[in-house]
Amino acid sequence: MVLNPVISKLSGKLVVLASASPRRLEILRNAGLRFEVVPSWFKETLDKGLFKAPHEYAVETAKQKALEVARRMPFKHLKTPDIVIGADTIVTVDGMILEKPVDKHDAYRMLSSLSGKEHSVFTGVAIVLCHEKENEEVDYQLIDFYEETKVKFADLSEDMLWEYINSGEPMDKAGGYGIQALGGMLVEYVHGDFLNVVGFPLNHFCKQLDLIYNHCASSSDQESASVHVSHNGTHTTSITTQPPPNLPNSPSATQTHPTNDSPSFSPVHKVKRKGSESEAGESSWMLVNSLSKHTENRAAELRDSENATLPLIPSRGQAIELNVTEHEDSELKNQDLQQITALMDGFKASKALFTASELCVFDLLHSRPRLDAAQVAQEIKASVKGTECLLEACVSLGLLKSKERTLQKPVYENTDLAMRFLRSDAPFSLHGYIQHCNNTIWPLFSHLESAVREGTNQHEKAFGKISKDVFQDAYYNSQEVKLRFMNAMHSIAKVTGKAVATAFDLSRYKTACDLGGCTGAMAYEFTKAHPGLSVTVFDLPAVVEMSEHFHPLQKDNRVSFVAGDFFKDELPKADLYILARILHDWPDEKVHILLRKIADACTPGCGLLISEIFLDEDRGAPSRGLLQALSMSEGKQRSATEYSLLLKSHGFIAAHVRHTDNFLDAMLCIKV
Ligand SMILES: C[S@@+](CC[C@H](N)C(=O)[O-])C[C@H]1O[C@@H](n2cnc3c(N)ncnc32)[C@H](O)[C@@H]1O
Repeated sequence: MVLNPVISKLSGKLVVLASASPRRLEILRNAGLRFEVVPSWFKETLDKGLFKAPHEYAVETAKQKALEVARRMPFKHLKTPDIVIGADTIVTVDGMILEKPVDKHDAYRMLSSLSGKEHSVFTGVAIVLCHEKENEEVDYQLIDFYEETKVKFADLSEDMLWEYINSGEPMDKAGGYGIQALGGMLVEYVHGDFLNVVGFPLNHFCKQLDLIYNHCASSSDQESASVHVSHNGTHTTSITTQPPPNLPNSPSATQTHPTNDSPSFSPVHKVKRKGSESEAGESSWMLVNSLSKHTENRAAELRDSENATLPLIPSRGQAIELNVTEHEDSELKNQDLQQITALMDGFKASKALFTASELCVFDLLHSRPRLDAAQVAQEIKASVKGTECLLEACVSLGLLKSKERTLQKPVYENTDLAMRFLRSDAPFSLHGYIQHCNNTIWPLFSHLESAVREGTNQHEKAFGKISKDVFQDAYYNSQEVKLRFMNAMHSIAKVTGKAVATAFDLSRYKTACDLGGCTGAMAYEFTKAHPGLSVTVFDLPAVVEMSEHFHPLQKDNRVSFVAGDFFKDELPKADLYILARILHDWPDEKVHILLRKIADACTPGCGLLISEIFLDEDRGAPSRGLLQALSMSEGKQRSATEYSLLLKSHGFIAAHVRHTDNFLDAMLCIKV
C-alpha cells in the first residue's frame, strides 16, 4: 500500500484530532497530515465491566471522544469538520485494564504488575466522517477499529522502578510508561506496531483511509437508516447502517469488529446545525465552511459583525473539493460565483485595509471612538466623500462597526479584530507588516506579469533600482525603508514568536544564536519561554544598529546582538541555532553556504531550529506560502521534506516537525 496518497486524500478537508496527546499529534503530523486539534470533553468513565473484551472499551471510548467533538464543533466552533479522529490507548495485563496512573503509587502498582511479563497494548480508533446536508443537517458516519501490540518488560528492580517513576515520565501515559522515551529501556521486545504502543496505529489507520477513500461505496450506499439527533442532542428517529458491500461483514453498528483488518461502520447520526446559538446567513456559511483555519476565525468574527461580507482568498482545495453531483445547479453557480468574486475582489479588500491603516483610521477611532465620516475626514486630512466610502468599505470587511447617531449620521468604531491587530500600539499589532505590504509588496505585485514572464524580481521596475541582494541593495539603502521592513518583521515575529519558541522542548540548550534575528522580537520570545536560555541575535550591521529602538522598555540581559554577515563572517558559538524566515529568501546554493557554516560551528547534539511556512508535500497548499513566493527575489518556498533533505546533506537530522497553526511552522534538527 502506498501511504502518502492516502493521507493526501485528506488535504483540503478539515480534519480534526479529538485528542490532546502530544504523541498522537506528532505521529500524525510526521505522516504529513494537516489537522486541527480539538481535545474531547468526553470523560473517560465508561464502566469497564460492561465490555466483553478490553479492546471494546478502548474502541467505545475512542468513538465517544470523536463523536463529542464532531457534535460540538458546528455549535461552538461554528464550523463542521469533514473528519474527526478519536483514539484511546489502554494496556492490559492479567485481565486488568491499565490507563494513566493517578499518582506515583498508582504508577508503581502498574509498572510492578508489568515487570517481567508480556502485556497487550490496545489502541481503539474512531473515524467520524461528517457529511453536511443542504438543509443544514450533518450526517455522522463512524468507522472504528483497534490494534493490538504485545510488549514484554524486563524484570524491573525496585530501584529501577522508582528511578523511572521519579523521572515523571509515567504520569500521563497509559500503563505508566512511554516506550518512545526513557520507558523504552524497560522493554525486552515488541511484537506488532511500535507506534500503536506510542499511542496511534498509523499503519492500520492508513489502511482504513485506503478502504474509505479508495474502495468504499458512497455513504448513501452504506446507509439504510440513521439516528436523527436534534441540535440539543435528543435522538428522534433511528435506523441502522450496513457495511459497504466490498468490506467484510460488520456485525452491527455498535459492535467492534472481531478482527484487526476490517472497519466497523456505525450508525449515521444527523445533527441539525442551525440553532439559536449559531444561526448564520446561508451564503456566508457556505463560504466560511470552506475557508482555512485562519480565514475561518476571521470569518467567524466577520459573521458576527454587522453586514460583513467576505471578499477573502479561498483556501486550499476549495475548487477541487466541490462535488458537482451533490449540488443543485443553482447552488453550484452561487458557490462558484462567490469563489471567483472573492478572488477578483481580494485586492480591493487588501488595499482598503492598507489605506485605512496608512491613514491611521484605526488609531484615531481607538483614541476617539464614535466619530462620523466628516470628523474622521478632518482628522486624517482627506475628503469627506472618499472617507465615507472607505469607512463603509471597512464596515463591510468587518474592520469597523457603524452606529446610527441622532441626525441619521452614522458614527464609526473599531471592531475587536481592528482593536487586536490594526491599532499600531496593540501588543499583536500587524500595522508594521501592513505598511510593508502596502509600500513594498503591493508595487512588486503590480509587476507580477513581468515577474512571471521574466522569472526575476521586479525591484527595478517597482523602485527604480536593481537589487541583487534584496536586503543590502533594496531594504537597507534608505533609513525609512529599513525601519519599515524591520517594523514588518517585528510585528510578525511578535505574533508568531511564542508559537515557534514553544514548539519544542528546548530545555537541554543553554545558548542559542538567532541568525538573521532582526529586531530580536523572536529572541525575546525564546528567552521568555525558556528561562535557562540566552540568545545572541546575529544580523547585518545596518539592522543591529537600530535594534534598541524596538525594545525601549525591555531589558533582558539574556538577549544580546552581534553584527555580521552570515554568509561571510564567523558565527557566534551556540548549542542551538535558529533560522526563522531565512532560508526561503535564498536559492539552494546560498542555503548550502549558510548551512555549511552552521554545521561547522556545531558539535554533535547541537540543534538547528528552522521556522518557515512549510508547503504541503504535493506543493498544493498553503496558498499563503505559494502567493508569497510570487514576490520573492532569489528564494523559494519549500516543503518540510525539502528542508530536511537540505539539512541532511550537512549532517542534521530532522527530529521533529510542528505545524503551529500560526504564521510559521517549525522543524527541530539535530547535528549528528
Ligand atoms: C525575512 S527577515 C527574518 C527576520 C527574523 N528572523 C524573523 O523571523 O522575524 C530576514 C533577516 O535576515 C537578515 N539577513 C539577510 N541577509 C543577511 C546576512 N547576509 N547576514 C546576516 N543577516 C542577514 C535580514 O537583515 C533580516 O533581518
